[in-house]
Parts: sequence; structure tokens; C-alpha cells
Amino acid sequence: MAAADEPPYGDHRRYLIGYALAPKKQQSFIQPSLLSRAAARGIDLVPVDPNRPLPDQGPFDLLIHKLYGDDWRAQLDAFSARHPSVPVVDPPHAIDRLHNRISMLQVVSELDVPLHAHHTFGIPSQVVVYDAAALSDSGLLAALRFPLIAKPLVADGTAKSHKMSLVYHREGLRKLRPPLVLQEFVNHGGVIFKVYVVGSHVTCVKRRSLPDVSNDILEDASAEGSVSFSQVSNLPTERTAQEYYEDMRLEDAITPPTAFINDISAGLRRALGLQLFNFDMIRDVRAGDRYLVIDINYFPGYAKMPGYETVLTDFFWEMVHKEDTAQEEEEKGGSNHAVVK
Ligand SMILES: Nc1ncnc2c1ncn2[C@@H]1O[C@H](COP(=O)(O)OP(=O)(O)OP(=O)(O)O)[C@@H](O)[C@H]1O
Ligand SMILES: O=P(O)(O)O[C@H]1[C@H](OP(=O)(O)O)[C@@H](OP(=O)(O)O)[C@@H](O)[C@@H](O)[C@@H]1OP(=O)(O)O
Ligand SMILES: [Mg+2]
Ligand SMILES: [Mg+2]
Repeated sequence: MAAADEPPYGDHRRYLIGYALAPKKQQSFIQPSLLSRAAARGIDLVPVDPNRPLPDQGPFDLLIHKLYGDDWRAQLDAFSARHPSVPVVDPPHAIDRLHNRISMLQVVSELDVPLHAHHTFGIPSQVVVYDAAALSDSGLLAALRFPLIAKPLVADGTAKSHKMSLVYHREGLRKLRPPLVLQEFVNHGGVIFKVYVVGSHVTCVKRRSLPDVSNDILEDASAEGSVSFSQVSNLPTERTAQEYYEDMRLEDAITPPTAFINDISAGLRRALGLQLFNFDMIRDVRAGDRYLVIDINYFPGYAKMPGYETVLTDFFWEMVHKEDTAQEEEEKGGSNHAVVK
């Protein structure tokens, strides 16, 4: 991999990267520190205007995006038809898979990853519920053990798609609004591992998560059947959570081995066909070194990743030079080139 300050092969041409991001994302991701880091390596980042024909903008050497909808999809198709050699990170059809919480995690179960001596991974048991009638279907629920976490089936970045409920008892299911996924809540010591993937780069950080659910809560028949939340910090059981966190030190949680995380990341990157994503992983307290992937997000909040400016700049640099190398080979009448689109 190229060092961060390696000169761009002595060529002084500049590269233009177009970004298409929602205003909130643009605000968090496009920091002056990223712009200057990239500029120092000959890369300029400019916003695209999604309301103007995309093929007429630029000319770009690379396009990155996190926008949804048919209009945007049509824009990207038109762009790729006009500029077939310009990489679009990432392909919309590959991103789509992350918009459904079943297809999102299905890929984890199918991963082809080398075996690690002590560490294993998987996903929590879960079922999809399409209508309210299914919520009282005992056959459907037989496969699951309470507590459950109910998540909207669709994960499309809307506030609604982040609204979840922790369900302690069967009665708690009545308030829920399908379509949703019922997933077993797995006690994990209140720490989540967020693994950020940027092409071949992988960074794992620890974050606070929901506290473990005690047997007392599960056995308390008078307690609420469910509580809803959309941000862990906004839990209704805030006091309890706060007390819990006082006893828990994030630094004490042991990060899973790097090789293990890297292998899962590489497997996911290959299987998903995506370059920019993160996934959330928890360690099942019942099962030693068993880890469960619970969520995968497209183009997450990279600005929260330590050293994100360098990591992203390296990635951009590789992407635009990959294209150069491929073009040179084509001009030489050489081999087929693999462009990530
Ligand atoms: N099966 C589970 N067992 C235990 N805790 C869970 C489980 N699933 C989710 N959580 C907790 O709930 C939080 C939210 O769940 P999840 O990550 O699926 O939601 P999200 O809205 O997609 O999050 P993000 O903001 O990362 O996109 C997790 O960060 C974790 O703290
Ligand atoms: O808000 P941030 O920038 O930090 O990023 C969050 C991102 O929101 P944004 O894309 O609107 O910005 C979320 O995307 P949507 O599901 O809502 O599409 C999701 O990917 C979170 O997991 C990210 O947080 P992280 O996982 O990195 O902690
Ligand atoms: Mg998550
Ligand atoms: Mg998510």
C-alpha cells in the first residue's frame, strides 16, 4: 500500500472526486482536514449537484455517493453509460442489500472465511415479521428466546429505520409495527465493536452499547413488556444504564484479534462487493469467544474513525491510480482491466 505522503508518481496532474451526499453526511464527512489532506496529494473533492445531469458535471476521476431513490439511480446509470471507465463507489445494487436487515446479515452466514482457533462468528437468531397476525404466531416465535430486539425490516437511513424496541415478554410484541425483524438480544457486556472498512483498510473501535438484560427484568411479570429506543444514549432506562456504565470501563473490554477482524472484513467486502461500510459486532457473554455481527451500514460516520483523513485519502489515491494503470494497460493494447464499479 502507498505511504500517506508518497508523491503521486511524480505526475502533477490533479484528480477530481465528485461526492453526492445528504447535507448531514456532507457536514460530518467533508471536513477541512480531509479536503487539505487529499489536496496535498493532488486530489480535489467537489460536491455534485444531484438536481443537474450528472454526466455533464466534472469530469470526475471517481464518484462517491450515499443517496437513495430512483432518480439518483437513473443519474448514476446515465453517468456510467457516458463515462464507463470512471469508478462509482459503490454500485447501487450492492448497496441495496444493506437496506434490508435480513439480506444484510444473510451474507454473514454465507461467508467463506479462514477458521480461527478460538474465535468464531455468526449472527443472532432472527425471524422476519411482515404483518401483525404473525406476531401472535407461536410457531414463528418458537425459534426465539426472549429478550428480543425488534428492528424495522428496512434500513434506509430514515429516522424510522433506526427506531428499535427491546422486548422482554410476549405481551411486548403487541405494540410493534411490522414489517420488522425480531432478533434475539444477546448479552454482550455493554460494549460494541464497530469495524470500519475503507477498501482494504480496516479499523476496529469500541463503543458503548445497550447494557445486559438481567434475569430479574425478564422474570418481573409486572414490568413493561417492551421499551423503545432509537439511540442507545436515549434509553428510557437511562438511570439504570448510567449506573451500569459507571461499573463498566470501555478500556477493559478486549478487542477481538486483528487477524480475525481482518478476515471477516475481507470476506464481507468480497461477498458484498462494497468498499465503504462498517459493521457492528458484539461478543456473546455466554459463549466465550463467539462474536455476532448485528448490523452493517453503508458509508458510515468515518469522521469518527481515528485518522480518517489519511485512510480515506489513501483509498481515493488508490482508486484514481487504479484507473490510470488500467488505462495505460489498455493503451499498450494490454490485458483486460478490473475496475471497481
Ligand atoms: N442482537 C442484539 N443483541 C444485543 N444488542 C443489540 C442487538 N442488536 C442491536 N443491539 C444494540 O442496539 C443498537 C442498535 O442496533 P443496530 O446497530 O442494529 O441499529 P441501527 O439503527 O442499524 O444502528 P446504526 O446507527 O449503527 O446504523 C446496537 O448498537 C447495539 O447496542
Ligand atoms: O451519523 P454518522 O455520520 O456518524 O453516521 C451514521 C450514519 O448516518 P449518516 O450516513 O446519516 O451520517 C448511519 O447511516 P444511516 O443508516 O442513517 O444511513 C449509520 O451508518 C450509522 O452506523 C453511522 O454511524 P456509525 O456507525 O459510524 O457510528
Ligand atoms: Mg448499528
Ligand atoms: Mg445500521
